[in-house]
Amino acid sequence: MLKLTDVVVRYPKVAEPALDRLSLSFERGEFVCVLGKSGAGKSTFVRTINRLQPVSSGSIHFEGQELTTLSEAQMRAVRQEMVMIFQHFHLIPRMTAFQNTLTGLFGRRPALKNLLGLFSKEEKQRGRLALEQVGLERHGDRRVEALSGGQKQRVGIARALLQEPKLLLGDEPVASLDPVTSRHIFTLLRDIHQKKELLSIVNVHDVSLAKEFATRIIALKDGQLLFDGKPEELDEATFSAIYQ
Ligand SMILES: Nc1ncnc2c1ncn2[C@@H]1O[C@H](COP(=O)(O)OP(=O)(O)OP(=O)(O)O)[C@@H](O)[C@H]1O
Repeated sequence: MLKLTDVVVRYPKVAEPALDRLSLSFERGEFVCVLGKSGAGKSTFVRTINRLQPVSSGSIHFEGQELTTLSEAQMRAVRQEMVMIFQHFHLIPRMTAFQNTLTGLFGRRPALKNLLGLFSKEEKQRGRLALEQVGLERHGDRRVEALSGGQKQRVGIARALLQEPKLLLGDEPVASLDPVTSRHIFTLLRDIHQKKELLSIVNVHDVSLAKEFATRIIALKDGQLLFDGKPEELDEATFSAIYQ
């Protein structure tokens, strides 16, 4: 479903590549957690997949399509199939949870309708259902600036649900949340992942979350692949190598 071949990413004026000849394949249904110490390249990795970060060389195939050579307009269409959940939520603070959720539909609708905030009965119903799925049915009318961090991330997930993606990317989605809330968010992500049969690739600092929720763990070090395997294969020696 997703295949990276010899992907190199360099930032301007930085000698060492942030991603160094990464080759990886992923299939639908995998819940992949990406580990690595700070600066290892985790964020660059997930941002490269949806081309928020351009590649310096190498190729990325998604559903049989080579992404690195697509125009921005073509890429916008591909991004309908991909969704990103962010550490800092990327919501519109003054809008309600319901309004933020409905923005998940924007990519598939005419810009003018989005601008005017015109939604059909069916679209609104889908928005309410998405909020219900993340447990926020009673908070739809609240502005997101008044919600807790965990609730904000649930709105982020409801918005992602409306987009109906095939690929879910997470760039440290629980880094701003306490351990209990983090676990709730991961549980929710896994439920949705399974129900919708997604490919999910999520960066996470907390190794215990990765071990509990991932079907596959990859670890990066200095932009290179250090480990790729099942959670139970991540032993002490590998753990030390990742974080030393
Ligand atoms: N915009 C940028 N300009 C220059 N260098 C960058 C930029 N963004 C990241 N880097 C560098 O690329 C490397 C990988 O960074 P990246 O943010 O992908 O790591 P990370 O594993 O996500 O780290 P963290 O866990 O701290 O978020 C680091 O050396 C970082 O300093």
